[in-house]
Amino acid sequence: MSAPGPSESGSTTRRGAAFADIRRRQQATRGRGRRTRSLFGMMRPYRGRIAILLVALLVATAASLAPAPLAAKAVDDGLSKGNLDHLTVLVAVLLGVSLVGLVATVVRDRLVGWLGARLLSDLRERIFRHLLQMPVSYHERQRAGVLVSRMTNDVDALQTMISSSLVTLISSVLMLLGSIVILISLDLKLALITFTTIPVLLLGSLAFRLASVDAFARTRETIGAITAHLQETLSGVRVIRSYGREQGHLDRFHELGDENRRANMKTVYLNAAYFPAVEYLSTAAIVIVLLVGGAEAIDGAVTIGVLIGFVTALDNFFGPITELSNVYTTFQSGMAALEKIGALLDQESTLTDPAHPRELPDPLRGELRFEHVTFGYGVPSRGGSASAGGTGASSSPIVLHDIDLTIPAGATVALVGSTGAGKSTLVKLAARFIDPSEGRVLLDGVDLRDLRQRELRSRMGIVPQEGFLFSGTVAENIAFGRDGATREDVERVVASLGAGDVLDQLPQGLDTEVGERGGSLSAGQRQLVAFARALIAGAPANGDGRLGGPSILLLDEATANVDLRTERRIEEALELLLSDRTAIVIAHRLSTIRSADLIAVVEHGRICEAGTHEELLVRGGAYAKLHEDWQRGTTDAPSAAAS
Ligand SMILES: Nc1ncnc2c1ncn2[C@@H]1O[C@H](COP(=O)(O)OP(=O)(O)OP(=O)(O)O)[C@@H](O)[C@H]1O
Repeated sequence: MSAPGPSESGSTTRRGAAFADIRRRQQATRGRGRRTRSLFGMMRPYRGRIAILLVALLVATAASLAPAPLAAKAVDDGLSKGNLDHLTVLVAVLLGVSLVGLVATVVRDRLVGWLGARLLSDLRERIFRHLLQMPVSYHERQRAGVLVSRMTNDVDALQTMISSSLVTLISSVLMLLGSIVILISLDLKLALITFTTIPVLLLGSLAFRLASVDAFARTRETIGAITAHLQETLSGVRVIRSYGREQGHLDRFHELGDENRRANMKTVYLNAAYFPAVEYLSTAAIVIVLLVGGAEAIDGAVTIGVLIGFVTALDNFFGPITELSNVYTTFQSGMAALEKIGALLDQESTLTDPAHPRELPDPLRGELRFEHVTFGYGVPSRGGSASAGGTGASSSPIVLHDIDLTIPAGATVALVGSTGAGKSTLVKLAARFIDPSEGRVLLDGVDLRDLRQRELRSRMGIVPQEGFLFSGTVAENIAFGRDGATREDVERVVASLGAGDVLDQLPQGLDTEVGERGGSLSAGQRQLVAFARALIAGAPANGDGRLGGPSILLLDEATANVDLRTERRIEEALELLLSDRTAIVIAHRLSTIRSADLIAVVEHGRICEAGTHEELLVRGGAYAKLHEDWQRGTTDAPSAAAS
């Protein structure tokens, strides 16, 4: 046996690749059964209405099928025999049937519209709830615009599919089956001639389906990319302007638009080839039936009535086929959207509450302990749960190595160290935004993983460096810190922070609108609002003069430059915020660092030194070196050091 020549083996490989591609496309359409079932699962609460809808659909379809056999009867029994009574009765029946059909169609369309709108709002809510319960690390990785696109573009495509395509699909299939029965009962020979088109139609639609599946999926993806780019551009418009990068963003938008257009055009070309072909086939079949049927009618083998009825019924046979092809486009888009939404909902949270959560000790002392904690983004945590976040692509994914650190109840630990050392990661672990890959984080001796996340966080005040404010008033943003916080609570917290005079200067005081992301407040004002929001979290202040607030405070000090007076306010507010509670501060102010009960120097994911300011200076190690740099102003760590 001779070995295949290069061109022969090349064509075999190409053929193999082509078959593999067809298999892949077929599989791409296959997983849809599960998705469709989950969509039907969502319809379960509306069973009653769906049952009425199905009855209306059946009645409307039957009413559309009735004219063909009735016309055959009217011609053969009424017209041909000159029986006017018979003809009148048949015409009256026809009128009655079409009236019933009209009512059924109105009911059908109303119910399907109602169901589409209801299902889609349910689905939007489900996606929203899902996104809210996904861990913070998930949102750090995801592009918000793509998620927005799932909620808008994809949900819209699905709505179109449900409210128009699904009904057309069901009624067309019913119509097709009904007309097959009618055609056979009218004339078997003509019916068989008509059915020879079925294999051709089936093969054509299979080819269309395989050819278009990628294009439809690509359209959904590119729409997502466009929304993501738009969202990112709008969020970063200041940076774009500052660096004059408008053209770059415009070019990228153009590129993405082109990709979307190309994917779209592919579906357009396929549609343009497929639909006229179906039309042509139906016309050809009618012509053949007329030819054969006409010859039979001339020979007297069939009656004129049967021939007229048959040609009318042919319309009911090919009409649904054309309609099915027409809805195929929206159906494909809808299914591609369902696929994307399903994949989003399938992603499970890696941070779940335990089946049997433990209660926090009451009263909570607030001792936080890191016990042999090792962590890497993308490294599975204890118990084999999926990645704790991150890409995991790094060659050295371990970010924290065997951390042992105890923060006694009520103490403040200041974390210092160079950028990327792992300080924020430590804070994320304390809030259980991520789980350790090895080791434990304990609060009053209880592993954080044994607690309900909601209960844990209700005891915490968390102040990120860029405290995100929501559009609304200053007071509303502060009250956000605790469910049920009243106006009095807000005012008390602002007064106890000593922030009253700074916030009162705002045009409407606490009722000033902060704008999107707090854009109409200054950086210092935003910080004070973020402090007040953290202080209002946890227990409300009680009447004996003790300040309420969270038992644990996690704070990433902002480095924004503010005027001296606001800076003093912030320092005083901080002092108050930190007193009497356990706190981890990623410290940038020398004043905070100096007054901390414990300073931990983090370098390359390890705590290389820990002690008080004085102890560490005397030791003359890493901290002393950092301090020297700060004094000389060669590093930017405590920006307020100079002031
Ligand atoms: N979501 C993430 N996915 C993957 N890697 C991450 C993620 N967040 C942080 N890292 C990496 O983990 C390491 C520690 O980051 P971390 O944010 O804890 O440092 P940091 O000490 O707080 O730095 P900075 O002072 O600059 O805020 C860095 O190398 C960083 O690139």
